[in-house]
Amino acid sequence: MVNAGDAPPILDFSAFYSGDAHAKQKLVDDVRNCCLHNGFFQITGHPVPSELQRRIMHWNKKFFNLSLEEKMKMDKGTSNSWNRGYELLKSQILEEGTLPELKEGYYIGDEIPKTHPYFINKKLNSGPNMWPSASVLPGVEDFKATAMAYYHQVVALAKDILKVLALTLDLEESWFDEFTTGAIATMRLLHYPTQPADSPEKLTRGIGAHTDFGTITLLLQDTVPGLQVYDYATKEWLDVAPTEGAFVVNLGNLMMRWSNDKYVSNLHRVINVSGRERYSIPVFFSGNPDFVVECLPNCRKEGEVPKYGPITAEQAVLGGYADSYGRAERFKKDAEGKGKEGQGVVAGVGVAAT
Ligand SMILES: O=C(O)CCC(=O)C(=O)O
Ligand SMILES: [Fe+2]
Repeated sequence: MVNAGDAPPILDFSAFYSGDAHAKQKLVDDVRNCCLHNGFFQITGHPVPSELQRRIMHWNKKFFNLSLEEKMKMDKGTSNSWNRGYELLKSQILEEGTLPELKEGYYIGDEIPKTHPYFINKKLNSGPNMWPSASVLPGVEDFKATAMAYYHQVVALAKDILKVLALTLDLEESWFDEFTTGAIATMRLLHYPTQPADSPEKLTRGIGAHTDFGTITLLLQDTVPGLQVYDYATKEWLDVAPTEGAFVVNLGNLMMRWSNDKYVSNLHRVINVSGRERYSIPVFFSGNPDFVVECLPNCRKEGEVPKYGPITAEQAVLGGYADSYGRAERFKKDAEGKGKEGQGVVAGVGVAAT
Protein backbone atom coordinates (compact mmCIF):
# COMPACT_ATOMS: atom_id res chain seq x y z
CA MET A 1 0.00 0.00 0.00
CA VAL A 2 1.11 3.56 -0.63
CA ASN A 3 -0.19 5.93 2.00
CA ALA A 4 -0.44 9.70 2.25
CA GLY A 5 3.00 11.13 2.87
CA ASP A 6 4.86 8.12 1.42
CA ALA A 7 7.55 8.86 -1.15
CA PRO A 8 7.16 6.93 -4.43
CA PRO A 9 8.09 3.29 -3.71
CA ILE A 10 10.87 1.38 -5.48
CA LEU A 11 9.41 -1.60 -7.34
CA ASP A 12 11.38 -4.54 -8.72
CA PHE A 13 10.33 -4.69 -12.36
CA SER A 14 12.13 -8.00 -12.98
CA ALA A 15 8.90 -9.67 -11.81
CA PHE A 16 7.41 -8.73 -15.19
CA TYR A 17 9.94 -10.91 -17.01
CA SER A 18 10.40 -13.65 -14.41
CA GLY A 19 7.59 -16.07 -15.27
CA ASP A 20 6.64 -16.11 -11.58
CA ALA A 21 2.89 -15.41 -11.79
CA HIS A 22 2.63 -14.51 -8.12
CA ALA A 23 5.48 -11.98 -8.26
CA LYS A 24 4.08 -10.50 -11.47
CA GLN A 25 0.63 -10.07 -9.93
CA LYS A 26 2.21 -8.36 -6.92
CA LEU A 27 3.99 -5.95 -9.28
CA VAL A 28 0.73 -5.22 -11.11
CA ASP A 29 -1.04 -4.57 -7.79
CA ASP A 30 1.76 -2.27 -6.59
CA VAL A 31 1.76 -0.32 -9.86
CA ARG A 32 -2.04 0.03 -9.69
CA ASN A 33 -1.79 1.45 -6.17
CA CYS A 34 0.75 4.01 -7.31
CA CYS A 35 -1.35 5.00 -10.33
CA LEU A 36 -4.35 5.56 -8.10
CA HIS A 37 -2.30 7.40 -5.47
CA ASN A 38 0.01 9.92 -7.12
CA GLY A 39 1.08 8.30 -10.37
CA PHE A 40 4.75 8.00 -9.37
CA PHE A 41 6.99 5.00 -8.65
CA GLN A 42 10.59 3.99 -9.21
CA ILE A 43 11.68 0.77 -10.86
CA THR A 44 14.81 -1.33 -10.54
CA GLY A 45 15.33 -4.76 -12.10
CA HIS A 46 14.58 -3.46 -15.62
CA PRO A 47 16.55 -4.53 -18.71
CA VAL A 48 18.32 -1.20 -19.46
CA PRO A 49 22.01 -1.88 -18.70
CA SER A 50 23.52 0.25 -15.94
CA GLU A 51 26.60 0.71 -18.13
CA LEU A 52 24.41 2.40 -20.77
CA GLN A 53 22.84 4.60 -18.09
CA ARG A 54 26.31 5.63 -16.91
CA ARG A 55 27.48 6.37 -20.45
CA ILE A 56 24.51 8.58 -21.33
CA MET A 57 24.94 10.48 -18.06
CA HIS A 58 28.63 10.94 -18.88
CA TRP A 59 27.70 12.43 -22.28
CA ASN A 60 25.01 14.54 -20.68
CA LYS A 61 27.69 16.28 -18.60
CA LYS A 62 30.11 16.58 -21.52
CA PHE A 63 27.43 18.10 -23.74
CA PHE A 64 26.55 20.90 -21.33
CA ASN A 65 30.25 21.67 -20.83
CA LEU A 66 30.34 22.98 -24.40
CA SER A 67 30.52 26.75 -24.75
CA LEU A 68 27.25 28.62 -24.94
CA GLU A 69 28.18 29.75 -28.43
CA GLU A 70 28.47 26.15 -29.65
CA LYS A 71 25.28 25.07 -27.90
CA MET A 72 23.38 27.98 -29.41
CA LYS A 73 24.26 26.73 -32.90
CA MET A 74 21.87 23.88 -32.08
CA ASP A 75 19.24 26.16 -30.54
CA LYS A 76 15.91 24.41 -30.72
CA GLY A 77 14.04 27.66 -31.11
CA THR A 78 15.85 28.86 -34.22
CA SER A 79 17.82 26.02 -35.83
CA ASN A 80 14.81 23.83 -36.68
CA SER A 81 11.04 23.72 -36.34
CA TRP A 82 10.68 20.19 -34.96
CA ASN A 83 11.76 20.77 -31.38
CA ARG A 84 15.19 19.15 -31.38
CA GLY A 85 18.41 20.53 -29.98
CA TYR A 86 19.50 22.94 -27.28
CA GLU A 87 17.26 24.86 -24.92
CA LEU A 88 18.84 27.84 -23.23
CA LEU A 89 18.85 28.36 -19.50
CA LYS A 90 15.74 30.22 -18.26
CA SER A 91 13.61 29.39 -21.30
CA GLN A 92 10.67 27.94 -19.45
CA ILE A 93 8.38 28.84 -16.57
CA LEU A 94 6.18 25.91 -15.71
CA GLU A 95 4.95 27.38 -12.46
CA GLU A 96 3.02 30.62 -12.75
CA GLY A 97 4.61 33.44 -10.79
CA THR A 98 8.07 31.92 -10.34
CA LEU A 99 11.32 32.98 -12.01
CA PRO A 100 12.54 31.56 -15.34
CA GLU A 101 13.89 28.11 -14.60
CA LEU A 102 17.49 27.34 -13.72
CA LYS A 103 17.92 24.53 -16.19
CA GLU A 104 19.25 24.03 -19.69
CA GLY A 105 18.17 21.17 -21.92
CA TYR A 106 18.97 19.23 -25.06
CA TYR A 107 16.19 17.44 -26.93
CA ILE A 108 16.78 14.20 -28.78
CA GLY A 109 14.30 11.84 -30.40
CA ASP A 110 14.08 9.08 -32.91
CA GLU A 111 16.30 9.86 -35.92
CA ILE A 112 13.55 10.75 -38.43
CA PRO A 113 14.84 11.53 -41.95
CA LYS A 114 13.24 14.31 -43.97
CA THR A 115 11.72 11.70 -46.30
CA HIS A 116 9.76 10.08 -43.45
CA PRO A 117 5.97 10.61 -43.46
CA TYR A 118 6.17 11.92 -39.88
CA PHE A 119 8.53 14.68 -41.02
CA ILE A 120 6.57 15.45 -44.16
CA ASN A 121 3.33 15.64 -42.18
CA LYS A 122 4.98 17.65 -39.37
CA LYS A 123 4.09 15.14 -36.69
CA LEU A 124 4.95 16.02 -33.10
CA ASN A 125 8.72 16.63 -32.64
CA SER A 126 9.58 14.56 -35.72
CA GLY A 127 12.75 15.13 -37.72
CA PRO A 128 16.52 14.70 -37.67
CA ASN A 129 18.42 15.26 -34.42
CA MET A 130 20.80 18.20 -34.02
CA TRP A 131 24.27 16.96 -33.11
CA PRO A 132 27.44 18.92 -32.42
CA SER A 133 30.23 18.47 -34.95
CA ALA A 134 33.23 16.25 -34.18
CA SER A 135 35.55 19.26 -34.12
CA VAL A 136 33.47 20.78 -31.34
CA LEU A 137 32.75 17.62 -29.37
CA PRO A 138 35.43 14.96 -29.87
CA GLY A 139 33.93 11.46 -29.72
CA VAL A 140 30.53 12.73 -30.88
CA GLU A 141 29.97 9.46 -32.77
CA ASP A 142 30.00 7.65 -29.45
CA PHE A 143 27.62 10.27 -28.04
CA LYS A 144 25.19 9.63 -30.90
CA ALA A 145 25.46 5.84 -30.63
CA THR A 146 25.02 5.97 -26.85
CA ALA A 147 22.09 8.38 -27.01
CA MET A 148 20.24 6.39 -29.65
CA ALA A 149 20.88 3.00 -27.99
CA TYR A 150 19.71 4.45 -24.69
CA TYR A 151 16.66 6.07 -26.28
CA HIS A 152 15.53 2.84 -27.96
CA GLN A 153 16.03 0.76 -24.83
CA VAL A 154 14.04 3.18 -22.69
CA VAL A 155 11.25 3.35 -25.28
CA ALA A 156 11.12 -0.46 -25.26
CA LEU A 157 10.91 -0.39 -21.48
CA ALA A 158 8.08 2.18 -21.67
CA LYS A 159 6.15 -0.29 -23.81
CA ASP A 160 6.65 -3.00 -21.19
CA ILE A 161 5.43 -0.62 -18.49
CA LEU A 162 2.32 0.00 -20.59
CA LYS A 163 1.76 -3.76 -20.65
CA VAL A 164 1.77 -3.69 -16.86
CA LEU A 165 -0.57 -0.68 -16.90
CA ALA A 166 -2.97 -2.66 -19.12
CA LEU A 167 -2.94 -5.45 -16.54
CA THR A 168 -3.65 -2.97 -13.73
CA LEU A 169 -6.92 -2.18 -15.55
CA ASP A 170 -7.78 -5.86 -16.07
CA LEU A 171 -7.07 -5.52 -19.79
CA GLU A 172 -5.07 -7.82 -22.06
CA GLU A 173 -1.34 -7.24 -21.73
CA SER A 174 -1.30 -6.34 -25.44
CA TRP A 175 -4.05 -3.70 -25.06
CA PHE A 176 -1.75 -0.72 -25.81
CA ASP A 177 0.11 -2.40 -28.69
CA GLU A 178 -1.61 -0.41 -31.44
CA PHE A 179 -0.95 2.81 -29.52
CA THR A 180 2.73 1.99 -29.03
CA THR A 181 3.30 1.12 -32.71
CA GLY A 182 4.86 4.09 -34.50
CA ALA A 183 5.08 5.83 -31.12
CA ILE A 184 6.76 9.18 -30.67
CA ALA A 185 8.90 9.77 -27.61
CA THR A 186 11.15 12.68 -26.74
CA MET A 187 14.17 12.56 -24.51
CA ARG A 188 15.77 15.58 -22.96
CA LEU A 189 19.13 15.82 -21.32
CA LEU A 190 18.87 18.28 -18.46
CA HIS A 191 21.41 20.27 -16.50
CA TYR A 192 20.46 22.20 -13.38
CA PRO A 193 23.29 24.56 -12.38
CA THR A 194 23.84 25.19 -8.71
CA GLN A 195 21.39 27.72 -7.41
CA PRO A 196 23.19 31.02 -6.61
CA ALA A 197 23.17 31.75 -2.88
CA ASP A 198 21.40 35.07 -3.41
CA SER A 199 18.54 33.69 -5.53
CA PRO A 200 15.13 34.37 -3.97
CA GLU A 201 14.33 31.11 -2.22
CA LYS A 202 10.57 31.12 -2.70
CA LEU A 203 10.70 31.97 -6.40
CA THR A 204 13.63 29.95 -7.67
CA ARG A 205 13.04 26.69 -9.47
CA GLY A 206 15.11 24.20 -11.43
CA ILE A 207 11.80 23.23 -12.95
CA GLY A 208 8.57 24.66 -11.59
CA ALA A 209 5.62 22.61 -10.36
CA HIS A 210 4.01 20.94 -13.35
CA THR A 211 2.51 17.76 -14.66
CA ASP A 212 3.85 16.02 -17.77
CA PHE A 213 1.76 16.04 -20.95
CA GLY A 214 2.37 12.60 -22.34
CA THR A 215 1.45 9.05 -21.48
CA ILE A 216 4.31 8.05 -19.20
CA THR A 217 7.71 9.55 -18.39
CA LEU A 218 10.81 7.52 -17.51
CA LEU A 219 13.42 9.60 -15.73
CA LEU A 220 17.04 8.86 -14.92
CA GLN A 221 18.52 10.98 -12.13
CA ASP A 222 22.19 11.20 -11.26
CA THR A 223 23.18 11.22 -7.60
CA VAL A 224 22.13 14.79 -6.84
CA PRO A 225 18.67 15.19 -5.25
CA GLY A 226 16.14 17.88 -6.11
CA LEU A 227 13.09 16.15 -7.59
CA GLN A 228 9.94 16.42 -5.47
CA VAL A 229 6.38 15.16 -5.86
CA TYR A 230 3.43 16.96 -4.35
CA ASP A 231 1.37 15.06 -1.82
CA TYR A 232 -2.15 16.46 -1.81
CA ALA A 233 -3.19 14.72 1.42
CA THR A 234 -0.40 16.18 3.55
CA LYS A 235 0.19 19.29 1.37
CA GLU A 236 3.89 18.48 1.42
CA TRP A 237 6.55 18.04 -1.22
CA LEU A 238 8.05 14.56 -1.07
CA ASP A 239 11.63 13.96 -2.18
CA VAL A 240 12.15 11.36 -4.89
CA ALA A 241 15.54 10.11 -3.75
CA PRO A 242 18.06 9.31 -6.50
CA THR A 243 18.40 5.52 -6.51
CA GLU A 244 21.27 3.95 -8.41
CA GLY A 245 20.13 2.33 -11.66
CA ALA A 246 16.46 3.13 -11.06
CA PHE A 247 14.03 4.91 -13.35
CA VAL A 248 11.45 7.23 -11.88
CA VAL A 249 8.20 6.48 -13.71
CA ASN A 250 5.26 8.87 -13.70
CA LEU A 251 1.99 9.10 -15.54
CA GLY A 252 1.31 12.12 -17.74
CA ASN A 253 -1.84 14.08 -18.51
CA LEU A 254 -2.68 11.94 -21.52
CA MET A 255 -2.90 8.83 -19.34
CA MET A 256 -4.95 10.68 -16.74
CA ARG A 257 -7.42 11.86 -19.36
CA TRP A 258 -7.51 8.43 -21.01
CA SER A 259 -8.33 6.78 -17.68
CA ASN A 260 -11.15 9.26 -17.07
CA ASP A 261 -9.08 10.73 -14.18
CA LYS A 262 -8.97 7.38 -12.39
CA TYR A 263 -5.17 7.43 -12.63
CA VAL A 264 -3.18 10.45 -11.53
CA SER A 265 -0.76 12.70 -13.41
CA ASN A 266 0.83 14.42 -10.46
CA LEU A 267 2.55 17.73 -9.79
CA HIS A 268 6.32 17.58 -9.44
CA ARG A 269 9.20 20.05 -9.49
CA VAL A 270 12.97 20.34 -9.08
CA ILE A 271 14.73 22.69 -6.69
CA ASN A 272 18.48 22.27 -6.69
CA VAL A 273 19.73 23.54 -3.35
CA SER A 274 22.35 20.78 -3.14
CA GLY A 275 25.22 23.11 -3.95
CA ARG A 276 26.11 20.70 -6.78
CA GLU A 277 25.35 20.56 -10.48
CA ARG A 278 22.39 18.28 -11.13
CA TYR A 279 21.83 16.21 -14.27
CA SER A 280 18.81 14.16 -15.27
CA ILE A 281 17.30 12.57 -18.37
CA PRO A 282 13.53 12.25 -18.81
CA VAL A 283 12.07 10.31 -21.73
CA PHE A 284 8.51 11.41 -22.48
CA PHE A 285 6.51 8.68 -24.17
CA SER A 286 3.72 10.27 -26.21
CA GLY A 287 2.54 7.29 -28.28
CA ASN A 288 1.31 7.02 -31.84
CA PRO A 289 0.36 10.61 -32.76
CA ASP A 290 -2.73 9.58 -34.74
CA PHE A 291 -4.12 7.16 -32.20
CA VAL A 292 -7.47 8.36 -30.91
CA VAL A 293 -7.56 8.37 -27.14
CA GLU A 294 -11.01 7.75 -25.71
CA CYS A 295 -11.94 6.64 -22.18
CA LEU A 296 -10.23 3.31 -21.41
CA PRO A 297 -12.33 0.29 -20.50
CA ASN A 298 -12.93 -0.24 -16.77
CA CYS A 299 -12.47 3.45 -16.01
CA ARG A 300 -16.10 4.47 -15.56
CA LYS A 301 -19.24 2.98 -14.17
CA GLU A 302 -21.84 1.28 -16.36
CA GLY A 303 -23.80 3.99 -18.22
CA GLU A 304 -21.61 6.84 -16.94
CA VAL A 305 -20.64 9.44 -19.57
CA PRO A 306 -16.85 9.83 -20.04
CA LYS A 307 -15.46 13.14 -18.76
CA TYR A 308 -13.54 13.81 -21.98
CA GLY A 309 -14.26 13.40 -25.67
CA PRO A 310 -11.97 11.64 -28.11
CA ILE A 311 -8.68 13.33 -29.04
CA THR A 312 -5.59 12.21 -30.94
CA ALA A 313 -2.47 11.59 -28.88
CA GLU A 314 -0.73 14.37 -30.80
CA GLN A 315 -3.41 16.96 -30.04
CA ALA A 316 -3.48 15.97 -26.40
CA VAL A 317 0.28 16.44 -26.02
CA LEU A 318 0.46 19.64 -28.07
CA GLY A 319 -2.25 21.18 -25.94
CA GLY A 320 0.08 22.11 -23.10
CA TYR A 321 3.20 23.20 -24.99
CA ALA A 322 2.30 26.77 -25.77
CA ASP A 323 1.47 27.55 -22.15
CA SER A 324 4.87 27.07 -20.55
CA TYR A 325 6.97 28.73 -23.23
CA GLY A 326 4.48 31.55 -23.67
CA ARG A 327 4.72 32.20 -19.96
CA ALA A 328 8.53 32.60 -20.12
CA GLU A 329 8.19 34.98 -23.07
CA ARG A 330 5.59 37.06 -21.25
CA PHE A 331 7.80 37.14 -18.18
CA LYS A 332 10.76 38.45 -20.18
CA LYS A 333 8.67 41.16 -21.80
CA ASP A 334 7.25 42.12 -18.45
CA ALA A 335 10.70 42.22 -16.82
CA GLU A 336 12.04 44.33 -19.68
CA GLY A 337 9.14 46.70 -19.23
CA LYS A 338 9.85 47.02 -15.53
CA GLY A 339 13.59 47.10 -16.10
CA LYS A 340 14.33 44.30 -13.64
CA GLU A 341 13.89 40.61 -13.02
CA GLY A 342 12.05 38.90 -10.24
CA GLN A 343 8.58 40.37 -10.11
CA GLY A 344 5.64 38.31 -9.08
CA VAL A 345 4.53 35.97 -6.39
CA VAL A 346 4.05 32.24 -6.45
CA ALA A 347 0.50 31.83 -7.60
CA GLY A 348 -0.97 28.63 -8.84
CA VAL A 349 0.82 25.99 -10.81
CA GLY A 350 1.42 25.25 -14.43
CA VAL A 351 0.11 22.20 -16.16
CA ALA A 352 2.86 21.75 -18.62
CA ALA A 353 5.97 19.98 -19.77
CA THR A 354 7.29 18.18 -22.73
O1 LIG B 1 14.87 16.58 -13.76
C1 LIG B 1 13.99 16.01 -13.12
O2 LIG B 1 14.25 15.32 -12.14
C2 LIG B 1 12.55 16.15 -13.54
C3 LIG B 1 12.36 16.70 -14.93
C4 LIG B 1 10.92 16.87 -15.28
O3 LIG B 1 10.04 16.80 -14.47
C5 LIG B 1 10.55 17.16 -16.68
O4 LIG B 1 11.47 17.37 -17.49
O5 LIG B 1 9.34 17.16 -16.99
FE1 LIG C 1 8.14 16.57 -15.46
